[in-house]
Amino acid sequence: MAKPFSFKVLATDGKARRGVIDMPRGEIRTPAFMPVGTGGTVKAMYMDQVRGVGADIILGNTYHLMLRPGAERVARLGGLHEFARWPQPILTDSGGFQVMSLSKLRKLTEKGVTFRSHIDGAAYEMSPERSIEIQGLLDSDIQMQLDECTALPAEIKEIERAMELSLRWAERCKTAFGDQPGKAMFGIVQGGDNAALRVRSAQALSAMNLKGYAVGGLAVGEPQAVMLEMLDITCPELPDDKPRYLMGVGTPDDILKSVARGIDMFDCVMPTRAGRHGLAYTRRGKVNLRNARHADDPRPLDEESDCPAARDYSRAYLHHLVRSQEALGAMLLTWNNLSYYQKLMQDMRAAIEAQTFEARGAEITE
Ligand SMILES: CC1(C)O[C@@H]2[C@@H](CO[C@@]3(CNc4nc5cc6c(=O)[nH]c(N)nc6cc5[nH]4)OC(C)(C)O[C@@H]23)O1
Repeated sequence: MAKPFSFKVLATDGKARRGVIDMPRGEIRTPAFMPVGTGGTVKAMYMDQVRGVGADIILGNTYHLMLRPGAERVARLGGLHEFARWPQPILTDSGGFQVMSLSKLRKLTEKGVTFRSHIDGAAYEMSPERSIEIQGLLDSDIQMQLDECTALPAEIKEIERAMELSLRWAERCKTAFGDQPGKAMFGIVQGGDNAALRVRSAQALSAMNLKGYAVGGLAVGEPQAVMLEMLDITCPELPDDKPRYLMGVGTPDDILKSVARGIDMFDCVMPTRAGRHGLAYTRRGKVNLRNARHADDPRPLDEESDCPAARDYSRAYLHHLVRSQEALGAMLLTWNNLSYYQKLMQDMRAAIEAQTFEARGAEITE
């Protein structure tokens, strides 16, 4: 029988947790950052480089992959791990959020959401059952429930309606997912910026005894203070012995402050998207390589980094590549940025183990 899904908390420092998720395809050291691999690729990266910077798991998107190349096609070709040559765990988002943020002509009912593809306008239907079916066809290791994320600001009645619908959809996803020992289906807490609704959502999902819990409905443009306040309210209502995943987050500072509130898993397009736009994350802050002041600078981004992209190339060369829109510019900066994010996660894991996380706080991101 496949090794079952298990999560262990190895150390804590305040509300911060150092843990490990054990799955048949490998372990996930938490706090963990998941590089975004929306269409089955972490843009501008080879998968062995993604592994090389220390990522244990990547994120894929049901919405994008069902539209192109199609979930049944990926299944026929052996599943997403085989297709993309990534043998470690994959978490897939369920598609609801992407439908609402990307597609046009969508209609949401109790049954699910119907929408037209943003690629070719073809009509699709996505129900909780179909989302879990697609994630199964992709052979996803951690599958997300189908939910409805409310755009903020919103009327409390609207937030409540979407939160309650998402709870009913969580039950249907749990039923559709069934019992798959080596895999997991996570519920997603909704409730917008309303404390009472967040508590109701978290308590109802906790009662479903799922294998993990995501906090959704955030990183949608709200101030960081609102996001953190929702974590202060939500995390205590979730079981301590299950992983907590904050969707779509975030900057290094967002991640540090969210780990301090008990979050274990993150995903964000920032490091990869920034890399494609000429932006480098370094221990001394962000560097915009488009800026002419780098044209003659022989120094690397970070001579102490163990990532070749940060250590072996001059800023002048990176500036040249970015200005010339050379593919290698996006490749090297994405490599640097993902390495920076994984080093940040590694430093936080070590600080929690050493009980210096609370004390050191912000300096970790420098
Ligand atoms: C931060 C940054 C740079 O990330 C970009 C852009 C806008 O924010 C992002 C990231 N924020 C984000 N919040 C989410 C909430 C949910 C949710 O409630 N449910 C489900 N199933 N999936 C979710 C995925 C989420 N991603 O959302 C899109 C629109 C995917 O682009 C991302 O700003």
